[in-house]
Amino acid sequence: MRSVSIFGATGSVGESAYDLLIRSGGADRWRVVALSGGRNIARLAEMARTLRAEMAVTAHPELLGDLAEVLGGSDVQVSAGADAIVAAAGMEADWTLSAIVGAAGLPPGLRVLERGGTLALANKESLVAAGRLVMGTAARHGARILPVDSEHSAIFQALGSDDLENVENVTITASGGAFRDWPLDRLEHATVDEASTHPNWAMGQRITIDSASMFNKALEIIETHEFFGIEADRIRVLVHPESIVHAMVTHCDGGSIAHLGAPDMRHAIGYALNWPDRAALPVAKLDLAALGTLSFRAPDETRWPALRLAREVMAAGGAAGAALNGAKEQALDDFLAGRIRFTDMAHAVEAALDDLTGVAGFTTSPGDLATVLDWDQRARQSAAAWAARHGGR
Ligand SMILES: NC(=O)C1=CN([C@@H]2O[C@H](COP(=O)(O)OP(=O)(O)OC[C@H]3O[C@@H](n4cnc5c(N)ncnc54)[C@H](OP(=O)(O)O)[C@@H]3O)[C@@H](O)[C@H]2O)C=CC1
Ligand SMILES: CC(=O)[C@@H](O)[C@H](O)COP(=O)(O)O
Ligand SMILES: [Mn+2]
Repeated sequence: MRSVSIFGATGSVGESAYDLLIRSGGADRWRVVALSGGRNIARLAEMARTLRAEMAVTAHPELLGDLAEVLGGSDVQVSAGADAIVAAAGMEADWTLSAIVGAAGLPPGLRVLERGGTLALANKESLVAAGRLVMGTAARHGARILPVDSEHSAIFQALGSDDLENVENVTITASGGAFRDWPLDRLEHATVDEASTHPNWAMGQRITIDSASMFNKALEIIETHEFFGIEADRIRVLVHPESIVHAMVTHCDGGSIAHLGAPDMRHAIGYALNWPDRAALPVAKLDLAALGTLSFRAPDETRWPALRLAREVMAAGGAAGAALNGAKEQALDDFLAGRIRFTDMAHAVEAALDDLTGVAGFTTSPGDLATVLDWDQRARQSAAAWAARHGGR
């Protein structure tokens, strides 16, 4: 029986993974080692009971009593807190899904790699904040990372066993998010509700807003660079409103291999779960005749300054990825709390990067988790300070 763990089980990606496990035999087919969640205790408990998980962990120590109560009478062990999540990640499992949102996903992901496990990685923030550390840890411990972000799963599938040397460039697509066609002067007045609607994908609120600001694609450019080891100038972004083509690999001979599929994360998760085999998945098959037209256009960096920031961060290297991610998470918190406007998020992130550029150590890639988290904190403070100065305008 294969054993699996899911970190971030109660989220959008976690729910998709749960659905795949249930549809493919549930507890009779899979030995579920650990499931983690945050505030959604009722759902975490329900999943743990149904899948007969060995361990259920909430990120919030004050909710441990609630979790223990709901799981009373079951064999599921319970624990709580960030350290407990890392401890659960240290429990042997054949396959572990990293689907916590934000930099909080980094420590458990690293723990899986340190035990030489297979990490199916949805948490792109890990690679943005700590690409060198994550990839180095995997290499040192003989661990495997399988990409789950849809574009990166698509590149992985399109590449197959091809040699990167023969690849001229890779293209990741962007839907353009909620404000793709809004007049530019309306953007600054965009509300949280308006930014929280995605044209094609059903996802958690944070990544949905990141899609609207294009910070999601900014993170994904860096994720591509760190995971595949492709130079920044060989990574392209194409706006593709239909979200059917997820990525494309263009070879030196002029041929391009694109990956197409319905916008449903169960494909990328299921691909990673079954890798290196393929299995039937409950995903709608494409009907290109019915779709008729697929459209593409170049991204506009005036509308989406996040794309420029990603390029600057890759050029800077060192701790710039950790700073970008930390500042972006803080700016998103500030937007969600109504402290800054939608368009201010990019200003706050840029200000944080400017503040930290030139600080001793910034040009060095963080070699350990503590250093990553230190730059993450500094960037959050800097972005928060920008919001305090400029918010409420
Ligand atoms: N959603 C998607 O389709 C895609 C997502 N991704 C990436 O996957 C990750 C998850 O995204 P998504 O599923 O949308 O996110 P959600 O917000 O839907 O879910 C996040 C999960 O993480 C838990 N969580 C939140 N904060 C913490 C914390 N501080 N510590 C531990 N656990 C926490 C939540 O618990 P609870 O809800 O119980 O509070 C929930 O289980 C992100 O990195 C995202 O960028 C990548 C590609 C596609
Ligand atoms: C499903 C997935 O991988 C998301 O990251 C998706 O790419 C978001 O859509 P955008 O193209 O709008 O960023
Ligand atoms: Mn993606």
